[in-house]
Amino acid sequence: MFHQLVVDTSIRTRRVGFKESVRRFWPLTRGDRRWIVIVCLCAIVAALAETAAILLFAQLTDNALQKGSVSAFWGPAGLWLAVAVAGAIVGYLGNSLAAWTAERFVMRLRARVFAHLQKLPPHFFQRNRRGDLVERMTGDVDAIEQLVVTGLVQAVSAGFAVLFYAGAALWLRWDLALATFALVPLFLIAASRFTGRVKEVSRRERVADGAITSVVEEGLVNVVLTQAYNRQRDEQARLRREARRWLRASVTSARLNELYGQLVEVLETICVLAIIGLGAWEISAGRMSLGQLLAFAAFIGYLYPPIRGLGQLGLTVTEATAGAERLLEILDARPAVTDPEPSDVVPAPKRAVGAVEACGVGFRYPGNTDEALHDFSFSAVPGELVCITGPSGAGKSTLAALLLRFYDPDIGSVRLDGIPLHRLPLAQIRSNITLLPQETLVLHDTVEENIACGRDVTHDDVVRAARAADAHAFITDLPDGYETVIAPGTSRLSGGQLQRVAIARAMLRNAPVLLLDEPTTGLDTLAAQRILGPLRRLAEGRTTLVITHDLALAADADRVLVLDKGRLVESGTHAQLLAHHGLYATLFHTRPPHQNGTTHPHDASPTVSPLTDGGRRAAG
Ligand SMILES: Nc1ncnc2c1ncn2[C@@H]1O[C@H](COP(=O)(O)OP(=O)(O)OP(=O)(O)O)[C@@H](O)[C@H]1O
Repeated sequence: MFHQLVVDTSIRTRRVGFKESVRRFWPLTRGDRRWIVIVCLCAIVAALAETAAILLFAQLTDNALQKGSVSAFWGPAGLWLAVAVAGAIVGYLGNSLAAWTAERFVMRLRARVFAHLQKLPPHFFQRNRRGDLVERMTGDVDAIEQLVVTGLVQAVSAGFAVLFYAGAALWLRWDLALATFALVPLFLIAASRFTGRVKEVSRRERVADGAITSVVEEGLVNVVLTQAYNRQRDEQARLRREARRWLRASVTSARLNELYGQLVEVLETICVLAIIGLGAWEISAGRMSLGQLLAFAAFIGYLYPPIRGLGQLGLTVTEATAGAERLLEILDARPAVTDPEPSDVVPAPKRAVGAVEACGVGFRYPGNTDEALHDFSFSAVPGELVCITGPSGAGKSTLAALLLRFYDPDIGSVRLDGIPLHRLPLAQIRSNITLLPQETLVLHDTVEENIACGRDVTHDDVVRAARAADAHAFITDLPDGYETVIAPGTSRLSGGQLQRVAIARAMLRNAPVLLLDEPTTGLDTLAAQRILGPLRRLAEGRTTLVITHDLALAADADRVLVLDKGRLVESGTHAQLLAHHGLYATLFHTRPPHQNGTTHPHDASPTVSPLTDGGRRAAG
């Protein structure tokens, strides 16, 4: 059903600046802001402790070391130790709290993006590679954390460290300090020179990361096909191509960071040499003590790491905004449908009766010029089985998507019990319609949980449903019976068995409307036959819509709707449509022989149809 790969523009890409990134993600720190403030305070106290330690060191040099006085040692030494211990405790608490806050932010951001992804319409996932989306959910989410929480804490910490060390250096010798500060702009120029380049490279690196995850993910999903078609080399070449792109970006990024680091070190050396030169001159002129010079040199030395840190932070932030761009692209993708405003909701019983109706529906997919459905109307009531058929691309799956309200029609309306779907809560619509897709949804869990699917039911309920779906026997043959764990892509169960698990799940769900999407496709004749009985029981008393190319199923329907190019071209019973000699008759006579258990086109008639069950018609 929702399987077409639509070649179209992928997620909207737009450049996002630093301010916008922070503005969009800062609200996610709500609830943790007081912790962020405490972390910043800890960082400030740690910088203060460092400043006090250096001043105490100067005092020790001048009073204890130079004068050789042991009595002058104890006071400042004790104080220094106390300051160091206090600094260590505050540093430990602050850093631990920072890690906790940062991880909570990551958790919250990931949950938010994931929740948003789950609201997006099917075409979004057809147009974007899964691997790339996974990369955004992991790598890019981490990058944003660097921007918002860690970045902020580092900026505050480095900012205050610079302030304290510079203040202390000025206090010791303002003239020397100013002479050294004159070199600071060199650091800023170096940082700004690198920023633009780093952003571009980071953007390329993140895109390449996404592409690699996509190739690996697709390779794993299609591994059987790859082996069957001997495509291993092609797949490896695909990975190599993406990996090369990543390598280039990644090496360039590392090279730029390294170049920046080395440049800053040379600048630092220039500054230190300048201080030693000036200091030697000052000491020889008797204007400065050795303790003062050492403390001064220490302050200037301590000043560089935070200044360098601020520059580096600029680069980190730049890299992070590339990640922010990619996450905002997801967050800005709008869901095709949303829940109605409470005032627009039409009150209706939780469980609908099940009458389904489409009135003059017209619909075109976002970005498409052609209508997928045009002026389409039909209705079905409980107990009725309506088969929807037609050539490929006729609009059958689109109708299913509209019934489940993945999209709203552009014109006309789709109704459940006479209420337009856009006036019912989404959860209510979907709890009243059971979709049985071609590929069974498998949860990585026990068979029992796969049938219960989160519903509050007893083991007996599950067994009853499994029996009705003809699944009990093969489930009890599994090594751990109902407790056997199965996973998506499992080979423990065949396609037909999985379909029966899905039917058992649908039995428990007990929704009044049943939407079957090609229920027999992919199954061999025998497997297809085996699910017909359970399907028949499932359809009993419900409004059943079957989307199918398998006209053996159509033969059994109360009514067949034939779609072509988005229009309803024929409607009637199998016999009426055959007699009409229109599109249905052509499709019927040109279908492959032996299709899903029917022997010859002309053998099929309403009396030998596979889904026919007198009891089921009682309500129809
Ligand atoms: N996500 C999408 N984005 C854009 N166009 C789409 C999308 N899905 C389907 N279409 C287009 O809408 C039209 C109807 O498609 P639909 O999938 O409903 O046909 P179908 O009858 O179910 O086909 P099939 O039997 O092959 O599954 C087609 O022209 C198709 O290309």
